[in-house]
Amino acid sequence: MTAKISIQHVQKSFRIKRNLGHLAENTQPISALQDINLDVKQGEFMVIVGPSGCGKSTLLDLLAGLTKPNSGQILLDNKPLAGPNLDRGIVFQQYALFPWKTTLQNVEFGLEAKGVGKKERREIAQQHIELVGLAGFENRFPHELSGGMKQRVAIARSLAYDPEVLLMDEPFAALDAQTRETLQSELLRIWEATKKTIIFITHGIEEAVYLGQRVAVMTSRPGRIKKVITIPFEARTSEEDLRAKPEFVQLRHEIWDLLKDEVSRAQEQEKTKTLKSFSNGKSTLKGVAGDG
Ligand SMILES: Nc1ncnc2c1ncn2[C@@H]1O[C@H](COP(=O)(O)OP(=O)(O)OP(=O)(O)O)[C@@H](O)[C@H]1O
Repeated sequence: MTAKISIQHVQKSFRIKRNLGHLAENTQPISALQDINLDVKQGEFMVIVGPSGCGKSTLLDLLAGLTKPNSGQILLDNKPLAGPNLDRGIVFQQYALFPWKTTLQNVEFGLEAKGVGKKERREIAQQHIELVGLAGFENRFPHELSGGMKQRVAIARSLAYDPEVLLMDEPFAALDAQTRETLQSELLRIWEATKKTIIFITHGIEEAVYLGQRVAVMTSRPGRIKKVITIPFEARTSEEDLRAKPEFVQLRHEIWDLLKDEVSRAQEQEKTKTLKSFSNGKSTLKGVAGDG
C-alpha cells in the first residue's frame, strides 16, 4: 500500500549567527534533522515523540510546508509538497485563534479561504462545532472560553475545511491534566468519526501510547527516527481504562527505555549551548570594553 505521507531522507539544518564581538560575525550550521524516513498510512494515527530540541517542531513545519528540507523530500499522495496548503490542517500548542472572531467565525475561516459559499460555510462550521462538543458556544469569543475549549475550536477549524492530513504540534501541552485527558479521548473519538490521517507531536510518553497506533521515537539533535513502535490496542475509545492495562504500562516502559539516553543527551546539549552563549556573551563584553 502506498503511504499517505512519505518522509524520505529528510535533512534540515539552520544557519545561526554567532556574535563574536570584536571578530567578524560568523554563521555556523546546526543540524536539526538528519535523514528522517517515515511512512504514514491513510487514516493512521501516528505519534512522534522525542526529547526537547530534537527537531519535532522543525519536522512539523516541514510537513506543513512552512519550510523546506535541505535534502530529501516529503510526499503527500505520492506528490512532493509544494508549500502550505489546505490539504493539511495544523493545530499548534498555542491556540492561534483570531481573538476578534467568534467560535463560529473562527471555524468558518478556512472555508472562506477555500471559497465555500456563506450558507454552506455556516452548516459545515456548525457540524464541526458539534463534533468537538461546543454546541451552544458558537457566538463566544476566544477570551470567553477555557484553554480546552479554545483547543476544541482550533481542532474544529482545522477539520472543517476537510484536510487530507491533520498535523498537531503538542496541542494539549498547555492544558491542565484533566482537560488534557478529556481532550485526548475526544480526539480519538473525532479521529474514528472522521478517519483522518493524524500526525501528532508530543513530549509525553503516556499521551503517545494512549493516542498512537504507532509511535515514532526520535533521537536527540540531530533528530533521527530511533524506532517505530506499534501500539496494538483495538478498541481505543472503549470505556475501559486503557492506561491501567499491563500492556499499556509495558509499552510506556519500552518507550521510556528508548528515550532516556536521548533525554540526557539533549540536556547535555542544552547545558553546552548555555555555557557557549555565556562565554560568547563575555567575549562580546570584552570586545566592547576593548573598543573603549
Ligand atoms: N529557525 C531556527 N533557526 C535556528 N535554529 C533553529 C530554528 N528552529 C529550530 N532551531 C534549532 O533546531 C533544533 C530543533 O528545534 P525544534 O524546535 O524543532 O525542536 P523540538 O523537538 O520541537 O523542541 P521542543 O520539544 O523543546 O519544542 C533546536 O536546536 C533549535 O534550537
